[in-house]
Amino acid sequence: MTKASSSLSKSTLSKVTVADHPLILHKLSRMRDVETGVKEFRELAGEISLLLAYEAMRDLETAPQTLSTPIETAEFPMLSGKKLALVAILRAGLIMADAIVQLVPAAKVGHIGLYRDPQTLKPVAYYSKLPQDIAERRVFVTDPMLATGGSAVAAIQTLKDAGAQTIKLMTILSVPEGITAVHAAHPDVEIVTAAIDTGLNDHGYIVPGLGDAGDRIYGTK
Ligand SMILES: O=P(O)(O)OC[C@H]1O[C@H](OP(=O)(O)OP(=O)(O)O)[C@H](O)[C@@H]1O
Ligand SMILES: O=c1cc[nH]c(=O)[nH]1
Ligand SMILES: [Mg+2]
Repeated sequence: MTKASSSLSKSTLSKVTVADHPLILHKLSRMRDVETGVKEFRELAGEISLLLAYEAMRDLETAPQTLSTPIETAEFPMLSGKKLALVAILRAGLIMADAIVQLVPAAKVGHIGLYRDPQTLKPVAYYSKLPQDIAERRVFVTDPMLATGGSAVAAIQTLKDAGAQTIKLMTILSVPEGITAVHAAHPDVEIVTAAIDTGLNDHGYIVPGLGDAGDRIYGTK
């Protein structure tokens, strides 16, 4: 357990998976580096998203299906169970959903537009477009940054109001404050993250963090 995650309760930690694979950690360190430019930052965010999806989707159901290889006919596992939906929290979550949809091309993709007011740090909603059958799908919410947790809590509430029942949150960087806020509001939601950082600075930025993910992905600062 890291110093940061030791502040989380046992029940909260039971809902969090830290995918601290060496490949993910190396790529995340490259993302943190202030010298890393837009092109590489985007590529790294996409690559980490694929690796996080490997972990987040570990418990997808499979069922045996009869198939013939060139050698013989036998039963082989194929994905079964609920269909999938990826829901990106705009803007930054888009880069993650765009990468993950390569792995699960039949997934439907929803978008929830939220930005964090820089003064109050509260999320401001500006857009929502979700698959109509979201209630029947396993939903993976993507956002690289879980800071105060306000944006994730609001996005998950939007999904629940639309009928979603099975929701996982995928983030690249988290802090105990955000994890605690999500768990308090939505104790059923599992979180898969690459790292749990120390905390937040006075402006609500993750420390040590990687800066403003949206700005670094889209080059807007
Ligand atoms: O946990 P919170 O304190 O709510 O902060 C995290 C949110 O902040 C960032 O979005 P931002 O508001 O910068 O919008 P953007 O993606 O459009 O840049 C980030 O992508 C999260 O959505
Ligand atoms: O550190 C942070 C916190 C919120 N949003 C970001 O993009 N970065
Ligand atoms: Mg931003």
